[in-house]
Amino acid sequence: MLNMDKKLAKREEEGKIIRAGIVGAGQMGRGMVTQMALMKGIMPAIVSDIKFENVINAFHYAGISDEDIAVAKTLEEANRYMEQGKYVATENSDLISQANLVEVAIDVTGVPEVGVKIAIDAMNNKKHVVMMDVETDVVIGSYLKKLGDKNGVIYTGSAGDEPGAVMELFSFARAMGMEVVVMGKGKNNKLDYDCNPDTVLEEATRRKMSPRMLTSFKDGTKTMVEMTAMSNATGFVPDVIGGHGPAASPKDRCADLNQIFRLKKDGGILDKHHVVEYVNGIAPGVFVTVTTENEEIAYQMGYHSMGPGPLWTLYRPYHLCNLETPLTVAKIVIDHEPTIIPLGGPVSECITVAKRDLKAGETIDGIGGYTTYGSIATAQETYEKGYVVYALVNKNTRMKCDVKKGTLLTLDMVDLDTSTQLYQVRKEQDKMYNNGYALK
Ligand SMILES: NC(=O)C1=CN([C@@H]2O[C@H](COP(=O)(O)OP(=O)(O)OC[C@H]3O[C@@H](n4cnc5c(N)ncnc54)[C@H](O)[C@@H]3O)[C@@H](O)[C@H]2O)C=CC1
Ligand SMILES: N[C@@H](CC=O)C(=O)O
Repeated sequence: MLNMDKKLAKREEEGKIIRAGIVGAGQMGRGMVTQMALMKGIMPAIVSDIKFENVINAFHYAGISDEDIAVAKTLEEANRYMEQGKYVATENSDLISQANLVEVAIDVTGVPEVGVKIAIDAMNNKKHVVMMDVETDVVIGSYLKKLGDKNGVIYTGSAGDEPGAVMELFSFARAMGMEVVVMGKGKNNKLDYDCNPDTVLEEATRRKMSPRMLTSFKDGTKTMVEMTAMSNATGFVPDVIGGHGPAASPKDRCADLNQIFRLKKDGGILDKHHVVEYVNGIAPGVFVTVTTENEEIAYQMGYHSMGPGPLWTLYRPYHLCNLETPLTVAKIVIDHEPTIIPLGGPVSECITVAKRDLKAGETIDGIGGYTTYGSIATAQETYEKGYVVYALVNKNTRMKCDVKKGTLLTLDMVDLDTSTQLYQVRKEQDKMYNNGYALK
């Protein structure tokens, strides 16, 4: 993001304010609105939420007064108010994809069945798209990237959340000619595979967050989703299904990771390198572990206090999630560059695990719910075994047989809801890459 402060200040001076449209003013959306309102050269010009009061609260938290906020119900109103320089509040997310002055649409709902529509409509209307909703990205990101290319706009994941934050380190290391062998993130929210929105309710209320979202963090789903996004953007894969999830000490994290991420034959935990991982004890940071075959560089790394090698870890001790997302918006409009995008077809998939024993005939639920959680597997093993791509599981999904807690669900075990746009787009994506995944 070098020089982005100057570039944004210049846009402000020239009156070329970047107008962003935001869908979802929940915990992340509202912080994003505030951060963007405080920045130069960019504004949260139109914000939508099905809970309308969330939009008004978001503008108020940002210090925007009622006289500068206009409520739009129609596209004509949204266009008119935006031309007047108002902050536009709406319940109708279609206006974000359609309003003339929106340059970049940001999905911050975390709901794949919502994200698919926002992204497709916005790009078909020649808006760039930032998918903070990484849950959507990992199921149809390859399709969306191609749709962006077709429309001459940029589709990208967001800076600030772990996948975008670690891509900065990945790109930094590779630009210097280093070999990255592991990329990953610290595990926030201690793992609790059995949790559900009821068991986390007190904590979620205290932390002012959605119980479903917190459930998806604690049961590991979000971490698996994030590793899948990293994998799809780099070609790195999980070493084993679900990753190893080792622990490192907060104090000696880099030194610990330099040992842990050796190959098994060298005393570490890994069967191979070029993998994605998560680590307990080092949150909220992200890291890449690098190596070199060159003895002089190995000596120089030691001299620069990075340790004796042959592995060294570059660690970023923070990721500011939503607060960094506006930088992705700026990077798209000013530098015409994405933050994190799938390389091509999926490299890994987020797959479905039974959270408890499930019975034939019962309906189950998806992300952040009561009956399932996500894991990560390579795309190849997902298609070979027929593992169920997690975001396709919704509350209309029915079990066709009994399974035990911990089972990796396969397509023959469930009746998926085939009526959703998400399901249909995912089928299109599988066709694009001819990967043999057997959706009906
Ligand atoms: N909460 C956190 O700590 C973090 C969340 N994220 C990601 O940010 C995204 C949002 O997460 P949160 O803000 O925590 O969720 P949230 O549940 O607090 O907010 C989502 C908002 O989207 C709104 N929404 C749902 N459907 C909609 C629709 N059709 N049209 C308009 N608005 C709609 C909801 O009413 C809600 O206000 C997710 O993708 C999540 O993974 C990323 C990093 C950290
Ligand atoms: N990445 C977090 C959740 C927020 O994004 C986690 O690992 O729990």
